[in-house]
Parts: sequence; structure tokens; C-alpha cells
Amino acid sequence: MSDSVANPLGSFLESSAVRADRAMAELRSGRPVVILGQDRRLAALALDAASEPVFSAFINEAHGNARLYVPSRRATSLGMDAPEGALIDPTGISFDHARRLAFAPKIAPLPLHEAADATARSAGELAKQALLLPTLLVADLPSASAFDACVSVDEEDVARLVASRSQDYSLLTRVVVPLRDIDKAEFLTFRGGPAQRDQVAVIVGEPDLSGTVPVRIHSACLTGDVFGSLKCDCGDQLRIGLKAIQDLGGGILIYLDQEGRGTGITSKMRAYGYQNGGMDTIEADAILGYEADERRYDAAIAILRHLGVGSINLLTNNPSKIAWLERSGITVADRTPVVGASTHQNLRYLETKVRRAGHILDIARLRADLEETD
Ligand SMILES: Nc1nc2c(ncn2[C@@H]2O[C@H](COP(=O)(O)OP(=O)(O)OP(=O)(O)O)[C@@H](O)[C@H]2O)c(=O)[nH]1
Ligand SMILES: [Zn+2]
Repeated sequence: MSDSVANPLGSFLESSAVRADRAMAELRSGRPVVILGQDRRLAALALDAASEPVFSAFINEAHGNARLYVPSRRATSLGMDAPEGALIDPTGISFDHARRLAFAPKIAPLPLHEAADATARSAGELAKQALLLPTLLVADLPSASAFDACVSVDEEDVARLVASRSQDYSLLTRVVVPLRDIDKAEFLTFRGGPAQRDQVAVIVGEPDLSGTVPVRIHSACLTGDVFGSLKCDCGDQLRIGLKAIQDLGGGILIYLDQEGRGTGITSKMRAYGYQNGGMDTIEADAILGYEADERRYDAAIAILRHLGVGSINLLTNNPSKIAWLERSGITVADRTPVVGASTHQNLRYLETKVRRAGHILDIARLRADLEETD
């Protein structure tokens, strides 16, 4: 589909990003979308959002072509051999069984599957970007069908959305907010990226933005940041990070709207449920079809660029944040660790961060601190 149309409003109404935004909104509302591939059209419905009537209508209108798409990570966790992802015939599978296929750790036996193709995988990626589980109902479409009334998106639009998100963020507000224990904090709101979500940067003190600026890039954690959950170290890291920025002479805390390592609050809560049953955080995310870390730092990079920051002292224990920033051309001149308190409930989470995500944390020390406080 071409991005240039004669109508002067056309470029605002029809662009790659607009099509992707519309398709994500449709999936979240439980409606099917059509993915336009090179020489095929694939209808897709997110099982995470679908209702039973839409599920049944989809299968009817697909005239025998409907398949359940299970991404490879999820398929592996269900014991299927499907490195490309799996396509399963939904005949005889109830709505409830199909829905559970998107998230349950164990599932009643399923019929044989075929390997999934790139367009189905593209639909799964689109669902993840829309903060939905990536297991879907899909169907290959003939040239004309009832699905022609659905919002459509090019496979290329999805690839573009996944590969490089818009760097176009605008500054909307800049307001001083008094914070406990912090002398001066100015909250800046930015808007941009997929679905035009708002992101927040907090400027602490009056840093010299032309030098090396202390920066913490913090991903939202409702349970830890707001409720003081003992399951993770996020709340501590947020407050310790702000204080450390102040002590370093001022800097910036960017608070990114990417709850649950980019999977959203509902998926994080599902993963917590599985962790209560003994899984670690990465195993629990894999059950849902997610990679170990689904976060991106494009918004943070765009905000730093907007503020004219080119060199930073990054407050983090996470090497993948450093790699993201360095790939963007921003110099990570220094790193400052941010270590919260260890608790009996978060020690395993911290150990998993070190063992499976390479975080730089002295676990033996954290364990010893915990034993001392017992
Ligand atoms: N999916 C998932 N996300 C989690 C879990 N526990 C915490 N999170 C999320 O993990 C993210 C932690 O964010 P940060 O503190 O910025 O990042 P970090 O990777 O720990 O790196 P640094 O704190 O910079 O060292 C937040 O988005 C949390 O919501 C979990 O069990 N599952
Ligand atoms: Zn947390």
C-alpha cells in the first residue's frame, strides 16, 4: 500500500505508523485485522481479547482455513517441536480451550500442527506490540471475503513497527513537582511512538546537559514502584536512583511506560501467578510466549536527544540498557550501580536477573545482607 495519496489529509490518515496503530487498537478491542503479505492476506484475532461470538464468527467465515497460531517460545513451553511457531486446526476445539492455549501452563492434548509462516509470525509480533499475548486465531483469505470490512495492515508496516519505532516525540509539559527528599524535580511529559503513549522524564536539580549527565532509565513497575511489592527491587531502585542523581549533582530519571518488561500489567500478573507455583520470571514469561525481555529504549533515546544529551552516566545494573544506548550513538561514559534491598521474596528474582539476564549484582553480598537482618 502506498504512503503517498492525492488527498492532502491522506498522508496523515494513511501511513505505515497509522495503519499499525489502528490494527493494534482493533486487536485490543477483540476484532480481527487483516495482515497483507507479499501475495496473500491473513486475518488475525487475538485470543487474549476475543469474545466467544467473534471467535465463532471468525471460524465460520474462514470456511475451513482458520488455524490457531502458537509462537515458537510458547509452543516449546507446551512441549511442541515448532521452531517456526505452530499452526493448529481449531476444529473441535472450544473457545475456552483455544483461549487457554494462549496462556495456560498445561493444556489438554491438541491435534497435530504444521509449521507457521512469516505472516502468522508477523501477526504475533503485532499482538505483542499491542500488549496482548501472541497466540492468535488466523486464517488465509481468498480474494474476497467477509474480512474485507476489517482494518488492514501491511506485513511491512509490522516489520517497520518492530524494527524501529518512531523517534518523533514531542515535549508537552514541563512542571515543577515537589518530591520527598529531593530538592528540585521538574516533570516533563513527552508523547510519541506507537499508540502515542505518554512518557515522563524527571529532571533532578539543574544538571549541565552538555556534559556527562547522570541518567536512570526506569521501566514502570506498578506493584514495586507504587505498592512497595517485596517481589522485586523496583520501588527501591526508583527512590535510590532519584537520590543518587541528586547526590551526583543533578540529572534525569526517565520513567518508561513499559510495565512488566514490556509485556503489560496483565501479562506480568499472569507470570506472577506462575511464579507463585515455582517458576522463575523468565520461565513464566516464556509460558506466555514472551522473550526474556521485550523492552525497547527508543523513547528514552528520543527524550535524551530532545534534551540535547549526548553523554551519560547510566544508573543501572543491566548491561542490555547500556548496549541499547550505545547503539543509538549516545555515549555511556560511566555506569553507577543502583542496588535496592534484598528480601526473602525478591532474592530469587535478583538471582534470575544475574544468572539469566547478565545483570551486574553481587548476589552473595545481597544474600549475606539478608541473613544479617534476619
Ligand atoms: N514480565 C515480568 N516483568 C517483571 C517481573 N518483575 C519485574 N518486572 C518488570 O521488570 C522491569 C524492571 O525495570 P528496571 O528496574 O528499569 O530494569 P532492570 O532490568 O531491573 O535494570 P536496572 O534496574 O536498570 O538495573 C519493570 O518493567 C517491571 O515491571 C516479572 O516477574 N515478570
Ligand atoms: Zn518491579
